[in-house]
Amino acid sequence: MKKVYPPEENVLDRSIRFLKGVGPKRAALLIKLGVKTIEDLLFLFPRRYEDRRHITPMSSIEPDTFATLLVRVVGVEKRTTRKRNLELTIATITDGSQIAQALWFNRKRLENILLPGTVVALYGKARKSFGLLQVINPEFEIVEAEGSPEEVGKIVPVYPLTEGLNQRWLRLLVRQALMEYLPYVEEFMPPEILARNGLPSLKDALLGYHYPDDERCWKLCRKRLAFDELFLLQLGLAVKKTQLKNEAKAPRLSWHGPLQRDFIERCLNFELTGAQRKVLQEIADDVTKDVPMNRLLQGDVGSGKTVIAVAAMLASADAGFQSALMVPTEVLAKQHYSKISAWLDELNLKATLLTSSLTPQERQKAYDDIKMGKSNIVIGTHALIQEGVEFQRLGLVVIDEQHRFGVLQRLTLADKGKCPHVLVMTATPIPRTLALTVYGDLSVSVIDELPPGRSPIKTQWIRKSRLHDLYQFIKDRLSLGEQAYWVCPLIDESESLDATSVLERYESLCEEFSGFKVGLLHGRLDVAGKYEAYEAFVRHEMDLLVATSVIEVGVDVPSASIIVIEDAYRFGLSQLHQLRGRVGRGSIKGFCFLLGEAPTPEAKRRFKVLCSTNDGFVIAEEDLKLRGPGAFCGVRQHGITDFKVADLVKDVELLQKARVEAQKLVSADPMLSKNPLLKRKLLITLGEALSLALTA
Ligand SMILES: Nc1ncnc2c1ncn2[C@@H]1O[C@H](COP(=O)(O)OP(=O)(O)OP(=O)(O)O)[C@@H](O)[C@H]1O
Repeated sequence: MKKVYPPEENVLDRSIRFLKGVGPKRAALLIKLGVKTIEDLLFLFPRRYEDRRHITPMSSIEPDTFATLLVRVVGVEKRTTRKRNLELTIATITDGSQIAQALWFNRKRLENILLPGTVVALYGKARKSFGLLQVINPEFEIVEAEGSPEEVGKIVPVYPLTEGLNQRWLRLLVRQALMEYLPYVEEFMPPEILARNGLPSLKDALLGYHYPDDERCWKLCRKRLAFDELFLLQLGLAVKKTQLKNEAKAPRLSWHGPLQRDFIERCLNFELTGAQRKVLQEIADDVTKDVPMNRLLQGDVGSGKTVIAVAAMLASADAGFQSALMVPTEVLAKQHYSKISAWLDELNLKATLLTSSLTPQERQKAYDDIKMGKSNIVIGTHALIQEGVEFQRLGLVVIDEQHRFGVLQRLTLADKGKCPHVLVMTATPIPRTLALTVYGDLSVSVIDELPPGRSPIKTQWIRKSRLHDLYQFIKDRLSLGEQAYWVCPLIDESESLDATSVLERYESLCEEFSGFKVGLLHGRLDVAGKYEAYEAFVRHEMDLLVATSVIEVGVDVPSASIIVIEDAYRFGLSQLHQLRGRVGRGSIKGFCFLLGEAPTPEAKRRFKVLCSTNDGFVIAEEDLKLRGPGAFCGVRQHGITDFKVADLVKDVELLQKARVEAQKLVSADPMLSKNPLLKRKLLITLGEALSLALTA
């Protein structure tokens, strides 16, 4: 009999202990699968399905295949195998055409269930033993005279399991939950969104995703459930964005002010590219309003993002505000500092460097300058977000290489000003899908053009047997006054047996390139040592720099034309692209050599992609496909790409639809007050982060 629940109680929040057959032991096992409530169980989705729609006559069963049989039990006996002391239950079965056996190991009391004459449906793997057909450890179901059989003739879900639970029991439990509780599932999606996107109701989608009639039905149900995941996230982001727009007032910066103009016209010895001008205009449109900018600037390696950042920071200075530039490494902070402070000197402005390797006195001086408003632009690593750093008037924050900082860090830095504009720059282009998902609250600008005169970098994969040809090639180029990087994955030999260490390679290259100046740069040098090596290379006091991947981000030496990446298989695709981007940054043609074996098919694929394209966006999409969104730029930590159904690679189109719908809905109903069920669902799904935005 159906239970009746009081209306105020959310029935689906009830513990799974409310279901028949779930005691404390099984409840504890279900928790391991993330299932605590009835709702969790309804949303525990199959990891695959078994197609049992076709009942196979025994006469046409092929050995070693899975089959569904409908049979009558003739008799059952129990045996203990002598060899391994297993308890064996053997049922003799027939489908009317011939006799076969069903075998189970260590299954208690089967003989009490499989009484002679019982009709059962079996599903399992068949084999032939001495000419006799056998089905081993099949799943079975008693086919009762009245009522339809549960799983015969159906596509049957296969759920994730944990030790101590069996598939059939879990399947029956989910079925029980569907039968009893599906009526309580509330539709939270506005009907017009369902209609516009051709989506089924949530009830139908849940039922059909657990027990699809056919593939078409499954696809449709999957589409609804994936849409929900993508839509709720986009909705959350849209709500937050609207709230930011409404509440916080950011400083209005001046565009085309004297400092910015002087910088572009006097300090730069080149014309901005069309793409750079377009992006600057997009930034101008944002920062001249009092709504805080939240913009992601994507541009391939060497596309000229730094110049954009500086021009934007000068717009801040023109309006009397300070700016902060946060970068991921000290070497990069110093590099930017030396470049930017040279420009600022010309403009009579002050840049301040803030990294964790400053002496206490230096740090205090930097803090004072920042607090008193003496520094116009502060450049630093994560030291910038530490306590003690106080800005007098922070107008703009630029964060380089966003995905190395967490979203949290981004917010902390923004907190240092009243409500500064934020520009996030990334050199590893984030695939569209991921950018929309993870940074859905950011507007996106793209620099899709390289400065003129760059020819594409030529990339080649070579084996170590051809090392001497490579040496010769490099020597020829170095003799022309060019420079080269040689990158190894490890610092010393002890770290691994099969990869060449930077120290070992440095020694052999010093010998090989005795007529040239060879330098060494790795992560274990102290910051001063690292920077010294890097500076010497910039000043061309070094021809060949042997380094670990510390040079990966942002290092900018236009006369470097060759990069050799040894044991390249140890690097990820995006990282290889970043490394390759260290060359070909000026008018000299760049060469990249991927040196060594490709021990796995995946490594081979990476090399192939790199050799065939220089387009960072194509590479990033490919990287996402190869590694999945979790590994790609470590976004998993944000926990928002952990979808159960949606797939960021396959569901791009759906994501875009979900985004459009979410934005439309929020602009019509910013607090979701006309959609209380949706609001509740959103708060449950995205939790704390949104509660303030929606309750304010
Ligand atoms: N419009 C331009 N014309 C010519 N050279 C340019 C132009 N814009 C930038 N450059 C030069 O190109 C090089 C790369 O620029 P920049 O360092 O700003 O690129 P980036 O996008 O920050 O690169 P990465 O992501 O690799 O750090 C620099 O030497 C810079 O001075």
